Amino acid sequence: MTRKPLLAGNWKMNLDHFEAIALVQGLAAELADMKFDYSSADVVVIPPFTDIRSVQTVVDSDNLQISYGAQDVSTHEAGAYTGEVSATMLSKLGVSYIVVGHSERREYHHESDQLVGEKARVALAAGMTPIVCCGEGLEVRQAGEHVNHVLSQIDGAFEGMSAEDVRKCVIAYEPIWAIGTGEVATPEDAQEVCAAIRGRLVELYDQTTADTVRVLYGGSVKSSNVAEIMAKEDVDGALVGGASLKANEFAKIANFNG
Ligand SMILES: O=C(CO)COP(=O)(O)O
Repeated sequence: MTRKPLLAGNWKMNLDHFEAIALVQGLAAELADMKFDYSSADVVVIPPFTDIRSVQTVVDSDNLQISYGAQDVSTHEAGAYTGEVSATMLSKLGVSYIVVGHSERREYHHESDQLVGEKARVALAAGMTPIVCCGEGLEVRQAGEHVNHVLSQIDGAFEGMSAEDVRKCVIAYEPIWAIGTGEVATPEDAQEVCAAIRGRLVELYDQTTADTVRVLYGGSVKSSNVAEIMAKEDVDGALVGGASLKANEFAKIANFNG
């Protein structure tokens, strides 16, 4: 079973739409210079909502093979939900991926596993790929409970979802203590949890489902550490924060095999 690597840059709340255009053009140019083979990995940028239309314009007009995503989605279809953005609106802009349940949204917006699951379903229903995030905080890791913690997040987010739908999802394991701290998990730490997630998919669904779903690692990924993390059997890609804001650095991450 070969799963195509996925390297996704989560820009978080950074870059206005002009800066977004420059970064996407810069990324495409860097990848072209490296003679990057787009059949070797999926390259995705995940800008703030306000940048998406501009990113779409660059991708379409320059015929780029870079895909783009959104960092969140409303569970509602339309109506009186001030400040929310619907899946239909995003799909209309050519969005392919939607990050759901990032630890920053779980922490600052009190998102539960159940809500994360609902957002994943809404993304799927609109034809987009949810990137379902999970990951433990430092105390949980120190107590040795990280695998149990992450598996309970997976159980909660995927409750009631069919195998057919789960196969269309991506899962991102992002230990909170490794996000933005410069403290990257070891490749073995990443492998341990990514393998446990895949094992849970076998239990909840079946081997084919588990073999199909891409499981990413996220947390202080850089061009200098991506290759050793990607070498692990159950790690199928990376969700990159800070290092995705520089064209050359993110291009090197995408080209980890080059
Ligand atoms: O949260 C992350 C990506 O979603 C990881 O962020 P950093 O790569 O900046 O640690």
